[in-house]
Amino acid sequence: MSTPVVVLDRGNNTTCTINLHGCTIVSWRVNNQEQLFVSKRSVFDGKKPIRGGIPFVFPIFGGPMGPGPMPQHGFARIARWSLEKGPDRLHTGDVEAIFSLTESDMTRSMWNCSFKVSYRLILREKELHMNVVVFNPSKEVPFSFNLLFHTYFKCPDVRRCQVTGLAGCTFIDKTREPPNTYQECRDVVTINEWTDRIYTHTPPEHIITNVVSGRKMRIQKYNFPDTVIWNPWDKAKDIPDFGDDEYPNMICVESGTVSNPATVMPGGCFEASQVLQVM
Ligand SMILES: O=P(O)(O)OC[C@H]1O[C@@H](O)[C@H](O)[C@@H](O)[C@@H]1O
Repeated sequence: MSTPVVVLDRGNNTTCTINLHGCTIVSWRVNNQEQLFVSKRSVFDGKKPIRGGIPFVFPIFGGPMGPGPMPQHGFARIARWSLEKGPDRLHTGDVEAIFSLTESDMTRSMWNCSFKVSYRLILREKELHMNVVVFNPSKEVPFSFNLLFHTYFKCPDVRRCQVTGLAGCTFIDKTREPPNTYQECRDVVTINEWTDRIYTHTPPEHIITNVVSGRKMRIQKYNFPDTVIWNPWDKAKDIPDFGDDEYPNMICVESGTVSNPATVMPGGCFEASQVLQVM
């Protein structure tokens, strides 16, 4: 069963398509150029996470903590979200939509918390603005969570991409067994092998070179302390919904709060944003 999509259309072949399954951004086109990678093997069955685009990771990042049915990277990317508002055209010509996810029997069976996530997207001429608010409606109980925009950028050859803004940052290398912590000594990060790293306390801006059409992509983030860099390389063959030969065409640079969970007090909220800009 395929789930409905919402399309933000700014004109001039600039669009953003959101699948309500996981509120996954499955396409972002700027002047008809697709900016996001979605695997040709991705399954759209309304059950599995969509492989590519921008899945919404919440309330855990990585494997489940302790026993229970919580899946890898949490339930938000496999939950059915609601369209709360829009798409509306703003006076600037930009297009806005707001999506939401609140607790349900399904989420409570995995995470016994009352919550509301509000996810606002604004499509600009060359930018995609993503703003998230996590609200805790409880009168007594705080909760903690991870949240991450698992962004798959499309690129002609990942070996030619450079990622700025990581020099000097501490990272957890998840390809090591057990995962180990190092410091990045390169000015720019390049990818030539299986890469799975959580860079912590990263600066608010990264630039990725040589994405679609040889252009650069600017990532700006607010209140997201971490940046995950992931490319499965030859491990792609172990991922059923990822083509064996597709890894050169994607780079995941993911803004989030993952190394330390964020906590929201009763009646309080957490807010964070990411802005993607084609340069
Ligand atoms: O296959 P999934 O669940 O979508 O995860 C993909 C990757 O997501 C990355 O963010 C993680 O750091 C990796 O460890 C993980 O393999």
